[in-house]
Amino acid sequence: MTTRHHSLAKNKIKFLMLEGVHARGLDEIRRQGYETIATEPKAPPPEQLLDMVEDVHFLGIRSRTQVTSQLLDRARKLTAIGCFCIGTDQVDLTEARRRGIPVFNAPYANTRSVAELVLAEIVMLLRGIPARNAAAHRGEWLKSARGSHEVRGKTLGILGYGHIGSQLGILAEGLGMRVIYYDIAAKLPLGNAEPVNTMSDVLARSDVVTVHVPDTELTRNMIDAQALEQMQAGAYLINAARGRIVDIPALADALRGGHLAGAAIDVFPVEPKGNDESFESELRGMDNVLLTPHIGGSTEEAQENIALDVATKLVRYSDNGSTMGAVNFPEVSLPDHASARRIMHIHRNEPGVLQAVNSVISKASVNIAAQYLQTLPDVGYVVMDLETDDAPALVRELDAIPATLRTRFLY
Ligand SMILES: NC(=O)c1ccc[n+]([C@@H]2O[C@H](COP(=O)([O-])OP(=O)(O)OC[C@H]3O[C@@H](n4cnc5c(N)ncnc54)[C@H](O)[C@@H]3O)[C@@H](O)[C@H]2O)c1
Ligand SMILES: O=C(O)CC[C@@H](O)C(=O)O
Repeated sequence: MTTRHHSLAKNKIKFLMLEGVHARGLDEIRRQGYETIATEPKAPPPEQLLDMVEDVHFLGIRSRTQVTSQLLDRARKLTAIGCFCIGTDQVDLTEARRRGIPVFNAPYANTRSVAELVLAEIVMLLRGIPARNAAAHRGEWLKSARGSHEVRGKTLGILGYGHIGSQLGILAEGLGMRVIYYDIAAKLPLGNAEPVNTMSDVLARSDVVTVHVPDTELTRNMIDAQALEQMQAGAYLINAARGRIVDIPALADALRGGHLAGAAIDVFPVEPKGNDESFESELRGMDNVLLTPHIGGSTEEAQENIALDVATKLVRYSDNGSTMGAVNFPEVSLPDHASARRIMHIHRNEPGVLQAVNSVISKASVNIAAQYLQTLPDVGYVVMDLETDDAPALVRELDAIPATLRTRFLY
């Protein structure tokens, strides 16, 4: 892999922001002195994107743009990626790290929006609103209490008790629901939520099961035919996490067969790339299913907060080198570098590499005002504040170290 340094004037640093990143993020980047910001309202087709990223330094995406190793190979100047959302499964995080590219996201900025939507869906499903609404649009009048229930006293089963799951649990308790959850990690139960030992316990005990896990190898098709069978007859399923977690044909069968009373699905294994593409799903046309176009986190409040959060992280990495909040990278929190030159060296974490870095500095008789280091098993990140007038010469020597992935310096 070739190495390069990115010690560029701000007006030469290029941002490409896709999928309609909120204007607040673009304003923030401009406010910090960056001028070259290209924007796209949607995720470009993969082939087109390969050409678009060639000279881009900072890439901003949401959930639809796939950042593959092929794209990373083409994006030879790419310095960091901002996911303007929570999920980062659309990015090959390991390949990005191996190329020295940190990936940032907004881990909490739309949590509340998702929790509020799911709470509303629980009420809607238990009252049979999706079917009654569809019937009324067809001119039918389904005035009946049959199959309609209060949520008070019902059991909500949460799979994945992270930021969204735990926030939702508190809101649901406010409506009088009993909350149980299953998580692979030990989590502090909030309110009266009860942790249970297995996913099967949640499936068997809940009136409503809601999924809030990330998309991982473990969670793909986690809700399959077998899991659906374990749910109580007449229960409801909600998925506002990721589309590949629920086996949609199996869910359609469970709904058609009447085992489940209804579902609310916000995310799908294949989603349209933009609002002008048609949405295909086996669930279309089912009156007892609430279908929403991946809008769990799509509120004005959330999009603005996300944009500011991720834009700030990208700018901070560019201006200061801080990787705090990176999801795939050694995290280094850095103070401002007042008078010294700051050199940032990203390397494969191999024996002897730090010694080689320090030897470059000591041979040049440069005083190190401060040094910061964090490593992951495969990649290390060292930041040095140096009292030197010739940072470019040092960068050239650091680039020559075989384990170097990339080096940049700041004035
Ligand atoms: N629909 C939307 O618009 C929308 C918006 C925001 C987030 N999301 C998605 O919601 C999901 C959850 O977000 P979050 O912020 O709560 O994430 P989080 O990381 O805070 O919580 C996820 C939880 O799932 C647990 N988990 C992981 N694998 C598990 C497994 N196999 N079984 C049980 N638990 C498991 C983790 O330990 C963690 O506690 C993510 O997939 C995210 O992409 C969707
Ligand atoms: O805005 C999006 O595209 C995705 C939102 C949501 O799924 C997330 O992961 O934050």
